[in-house]
Amino acid sequence: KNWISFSHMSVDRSIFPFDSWFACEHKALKLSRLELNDDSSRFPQGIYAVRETIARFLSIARGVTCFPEQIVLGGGTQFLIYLLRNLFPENALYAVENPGYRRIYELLKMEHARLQTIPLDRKGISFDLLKQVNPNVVYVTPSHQFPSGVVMPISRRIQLLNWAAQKEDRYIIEDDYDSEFKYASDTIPSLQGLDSYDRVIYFGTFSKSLLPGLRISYMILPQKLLKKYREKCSFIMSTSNALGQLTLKQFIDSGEYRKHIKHMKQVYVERQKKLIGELKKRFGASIKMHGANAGLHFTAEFDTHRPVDEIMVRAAKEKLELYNMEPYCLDGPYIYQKPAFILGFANLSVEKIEEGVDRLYRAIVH
Ligand SMILES: Cc1ncc(COP(=O)(O)O)c(/C=N/[C@@H](CCC(=O)O)COc2ccccc2)c1O
Repeated sequence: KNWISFSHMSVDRSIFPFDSWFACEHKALKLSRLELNDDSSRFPQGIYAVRETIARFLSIARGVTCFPEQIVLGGGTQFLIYLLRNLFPENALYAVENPGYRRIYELLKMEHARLQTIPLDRKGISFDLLKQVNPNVVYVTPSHQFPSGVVMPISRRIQLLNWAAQKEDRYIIEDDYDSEFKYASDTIPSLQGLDSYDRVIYFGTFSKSLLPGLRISYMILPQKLLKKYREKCSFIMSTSNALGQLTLKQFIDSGEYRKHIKHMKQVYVERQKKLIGELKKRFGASIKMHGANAGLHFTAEFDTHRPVDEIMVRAAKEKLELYNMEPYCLDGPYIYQKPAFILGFANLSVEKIEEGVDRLYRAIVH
């Protein structure tokens, strides 16, 4: 039997519009012969015309207000965080959510940044604990907290923004990852769009809405940090390849991107509904699901005495690709009372859902 994947890290290539992508690439090559070989394409912040398109798209889709000059394109969120760190004082204190995105946590640790994790409550990062830790820079994923799936309500967003505005050297990194896929609540405006004190550094990526291999991510710097960036980092050349940037521009400008997101949403909503239905049918009251209001995964805790590691072994035997929460508990101890798993459906066709839940049942209950 073939593997079935509950992975939250892969995208379903079968729904990626390769034909229209290639048509945009062809058009980009034809139109942009100039940008491709003059040194503007190595421009540190990415090609200006591409940044114009992204700024326009973000103002409509996310209520983000920025000029193209404030956007820095890069080959991945981690590289941009690495660059950003050079704009803050060496001894700045960073805070990240726990459970949270290990790749940023490990990057900051590798850079010997002063680093503190902050637990979540049901509205996202705990505000009381944030005030206690009192960091200079706090990294949050408000659209669909990674990995728990909590959508940060407006009330918590306002609290964070007011907190950041109280002191000069406070910043919020808003990683708006997963913002394209909202199912329950209508789109909540980005922190960046609500921010009137220039305290939010907005991060976005095309890894989930297009392809992770594309490596086109971006950050939007508030004016003060943009000035510092230009003083300190303008010798660093762009890490995001020009052809990918120019193809992306065509893909967005032609309306293909908006069409693709709409199609992906329909496909994912159907899969998510079917998956949740099957899980409720099989596990009944012994499963508790969280974070299904958005994104391409949600989390589930199971009422079982079987330890996580044993479930992982049994899942592998069932050829079920399954991820638990352990890698995202950043400070070490497993912070879930019961075995908890990330259930992704981006790479799980509707036909395979019933069999997938069957295998999960055999891994956890049998
Ligand atoms: C919180 C968060 N912020 C940003 C990113 C994107 O980083 P970038 O690609 O460098 O811009 C990820 C990627 N998360 C990765 C999974 C989690 C992990 O890495 O363990 C990739 O996620 C997916 C990619 C495609 C389809 C579905 C999921 C992030 O989880």
